[in-house]
Amino acid sequence: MSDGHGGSDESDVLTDASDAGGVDGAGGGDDTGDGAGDADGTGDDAEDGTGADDAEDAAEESVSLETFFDALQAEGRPVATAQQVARRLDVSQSAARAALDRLAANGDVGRADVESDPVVFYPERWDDLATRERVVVFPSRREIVVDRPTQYTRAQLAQFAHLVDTSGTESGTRGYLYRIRQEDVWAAPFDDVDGLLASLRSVLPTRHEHLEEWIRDQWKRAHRFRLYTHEDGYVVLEAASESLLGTVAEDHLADDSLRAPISETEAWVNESAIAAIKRALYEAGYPVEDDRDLEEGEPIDVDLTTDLREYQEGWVETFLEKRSGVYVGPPGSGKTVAAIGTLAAVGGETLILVPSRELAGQWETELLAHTTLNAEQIGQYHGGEKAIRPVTIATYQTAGMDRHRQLFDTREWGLIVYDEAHHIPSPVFSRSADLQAKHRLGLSATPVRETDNEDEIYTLIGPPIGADWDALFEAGFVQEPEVEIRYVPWRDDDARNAYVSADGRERYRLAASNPAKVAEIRTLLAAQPGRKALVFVEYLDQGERIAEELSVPFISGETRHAERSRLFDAFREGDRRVLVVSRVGDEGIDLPNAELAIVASGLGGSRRQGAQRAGRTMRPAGSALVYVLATRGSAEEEFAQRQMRHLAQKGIRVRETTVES
Ligand SMILES: Nc1ncnc2c1ncn2[C@@H]1O[C@H](COP(=O)(O)OP(=O)(O)OP(=O)(O)O)[C@@H](O)[C@H]1O
Repeated sequence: MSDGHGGSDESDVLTDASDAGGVDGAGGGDDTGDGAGDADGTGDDAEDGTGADDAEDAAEESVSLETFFDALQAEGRPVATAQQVARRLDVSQSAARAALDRLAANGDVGRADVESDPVVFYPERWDDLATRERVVVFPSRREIVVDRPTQYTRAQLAQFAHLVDTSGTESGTRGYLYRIRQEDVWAAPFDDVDGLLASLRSVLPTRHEHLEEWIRDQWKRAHRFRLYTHEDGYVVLEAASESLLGTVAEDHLADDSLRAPISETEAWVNESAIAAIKRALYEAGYPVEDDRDLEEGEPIDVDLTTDLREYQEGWVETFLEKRSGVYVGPPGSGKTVAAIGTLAAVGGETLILVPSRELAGQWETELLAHTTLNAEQIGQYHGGEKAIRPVTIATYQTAGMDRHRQLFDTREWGLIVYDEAHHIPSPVFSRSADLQAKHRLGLSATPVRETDNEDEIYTLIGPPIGADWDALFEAGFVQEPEVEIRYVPWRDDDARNAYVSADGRERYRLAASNPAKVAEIRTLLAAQPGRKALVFVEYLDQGERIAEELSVPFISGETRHAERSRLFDAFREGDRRVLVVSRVGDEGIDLPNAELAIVASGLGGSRRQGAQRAGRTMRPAGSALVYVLATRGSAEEEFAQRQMRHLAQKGIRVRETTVES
């Protein structure tokens, strides 16, 4: 990720400044304190000329159970004296005392007379406080922690902040940690920075000048360079000032990027360098606005026959506005259908790139199911079949080969769709650089990678759209899976000793294929009779052994295409309940009815893999359960936790259980 990259010098200065100002995030309580004085309607007319008694009455009335909670929250303590409440709510002490006595008489508030100290008050029902939203800001870290955020708050935050983590506790409270990164500000969907700041202020308890200043600065950065199509047809790079074009462009762009200046702030661009220019300026901290006229492609006659869901409509709208982007949603969240909706909205010839032949087939089926397109308008282009039609579905593998360059050139594609965008092989990436003049849509369930290709995806394809997974779970379209890490002991001392004395990859393999996992898989399957289950493995021999012990098929990269399809079909139809699957099953193959996933090994892999596996069961139908088996006392424990953290960051709750020997 690009948190600290390139040209963030100015923001660093700001960070230091706010640190020096003593607003350090470490003392969280301090930050909250500021916010709570603003309890509504308190004590406003105390000095009105209508008589002291009236004023006193009004002040007294303004102290309600609700505002008492505000005062406690502001104090950061479970009890408060009348004096503290009075100060927080800006009323006289006698009014506060009278109101609290009244609340105590109603039974809403309890009181304790502490010897030689003033009376303290506390709420009788803490639950009421526990269900309230609480927002804490750490301005210097640009972090916002929200307890029990409302739907409104989450929707606002999702527009300009990144959900880093959610933590569940036994009592069911949930803290959401958001961070505002530069790229979040750059990609925020507002017409101007004031819109963004209004949204920010609507969720934060108080104004944070440094934070706002930093956001303004980032916003400015994102609006300093612009590419547009000149009326004579060539592309122009425009900078906000002469010196910017001079210094930033000169320092960061390759010599042949700009052909010639056409004014003090504009230069004629070498079209073959456009992708490189965008990437270089992004890395320098100046994302480029791309206002070029995009090729629409030959128009196609297509209508949607399925109604998009509201959030899908939102994705498509954002896409059309930005003309490029990546739909980021968990498996089953309707990215494919939203992409088909986008295709219909763009209405131009479309090239869809997918990682496997199976997916090409599924795309064709989905296109036929959700649009008025007929089979003659859709072509598949891969090892098995090579038809270029108005809507063409090709595999990355074929599209990446030099001898298939014609695929990109024979038609005026108006839209290019990259399915499983985190999977794009580099030859296709470099070819995509030549395709900058099209609408580009990526789809990804898991944009996080161990390598930092995320930037590459977002600069070459477009900004993420729809990354607020939690809201999706809440809307009920995707089921939040239960994820459980089960720590399985070694079968016996011999197995443990073999692990301890091995090293490197062998050690990792021993932990992964701990034979005790087989018994655990059996137990889990037996506990969920009738549920369709996929068991994922890393090693072929382990897969074979588990399959043999359970008397079920094992599907790996070595399984022939036809056989694989046959088994998957049987699984879909419900004729098979359990399949053991090696890595091939991770992506690109649709297993719609999996209700239970058991990850037996593969924990050394990337976070992306963890999310894909867990994601396999995040389907709208059936209940969703994911078990991750990790060998106790091995490096797998840590791997499991790391992978699952990724899920936790997406708002998914993870449980841990230790299996007894
Ligand atoms: N607007 C809609 N109306 C009705 N059904 C929908 C709609 N959107 C999606 N679905 C259905 O929900 C399921 C999942 O949708 P889709 O395949 O688009 O998800 P996805 O995010 O692309 O999943 P994956 O990442 O696994 O490919 C499909 O069965 C699809 O037909």
